[in-house]
Amino acid sequence: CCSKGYEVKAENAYTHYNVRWATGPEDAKHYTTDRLRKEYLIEKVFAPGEVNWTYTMFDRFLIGGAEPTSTPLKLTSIAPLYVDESKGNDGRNLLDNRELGIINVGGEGTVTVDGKSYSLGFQEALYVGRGAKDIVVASKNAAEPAKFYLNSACAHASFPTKKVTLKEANNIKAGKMEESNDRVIHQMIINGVAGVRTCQLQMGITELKPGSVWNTMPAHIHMRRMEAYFYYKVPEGQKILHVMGEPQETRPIWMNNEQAVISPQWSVHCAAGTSNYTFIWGMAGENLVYTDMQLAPIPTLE
Ligand SMILES: O=C[C@H](O)[C@@H](O)CC(=O)C(=O)O
Ligand SMILES: [Zn+2]
Repeated sequence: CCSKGYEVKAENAYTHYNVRWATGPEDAKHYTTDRLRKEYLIEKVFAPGEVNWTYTMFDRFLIGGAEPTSTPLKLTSIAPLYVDESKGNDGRNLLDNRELGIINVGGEGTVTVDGKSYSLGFQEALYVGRGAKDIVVASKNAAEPAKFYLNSACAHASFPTKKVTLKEANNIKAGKMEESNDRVIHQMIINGVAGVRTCQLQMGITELKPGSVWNTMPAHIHMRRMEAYFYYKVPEGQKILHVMGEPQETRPIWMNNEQAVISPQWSVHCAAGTSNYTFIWGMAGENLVYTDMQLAPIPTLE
């Protein structure tokens, strides 16, 4: 399950991880379909009773999923995050040097942070600040498990843990029906929204209206931030055609429901679906300026 070249210490039997190196556009434009998918696509986010992590070297971002069933799951650290025993314990707790964003895309669940419980329903979010030690996730009903989508970035300050609902979010209407991209961007874990403070992390949900299939159109890149998209509510039998690459060197990645994809700083990240769908975006990098992006106007795309 885990990348070669790392000492794999079994924190517990249910936590798995893989590491992705950072890649550049000069190489990526030569990738085959298979290589492109290996570098950027995250096929397994959720599995019953498991915590799955992908650790990308783009901004040291963690992308993961926790799906507790009958027993709660502890969000532990993973080996590439902590120092050798001889040098102390730094990184032994997942959030020793990090902040975490959680969005539930399954049934009712709870997240308990150092003894304090937060109930998270469908599409509710929780920000967990640096320094939290004990994080346990659980489902209310094992037959309808919670699915906690996870993003984590390095953090140098500790901000309070805070729940954010869709109502409290900054809800922005975007696109239009005539351009097949009528959608609402819910900014949830965003510095200053609903009293949340973050170091690097920004997360939210974008919902497309029926008949609208394009997200993030016109497309953009952001040189100062990486991003990851997680697609869900993709109906059975339907697919997402995610587009990545430099704006004049784009490549398609076909994706299934509940899969994620890494977007490097140099890459556009937009998609069309064979139906409407919803996705979670999460990003980290140099700043917290959501609008700090460079547009890739539609007529210029290649
Ligand atoms: O940098 C911002 C992110 O790519 C998303 O928030 C964009 C998005 O959800 C959309 O336009 O549909
Ligand atoms: Zn973006």
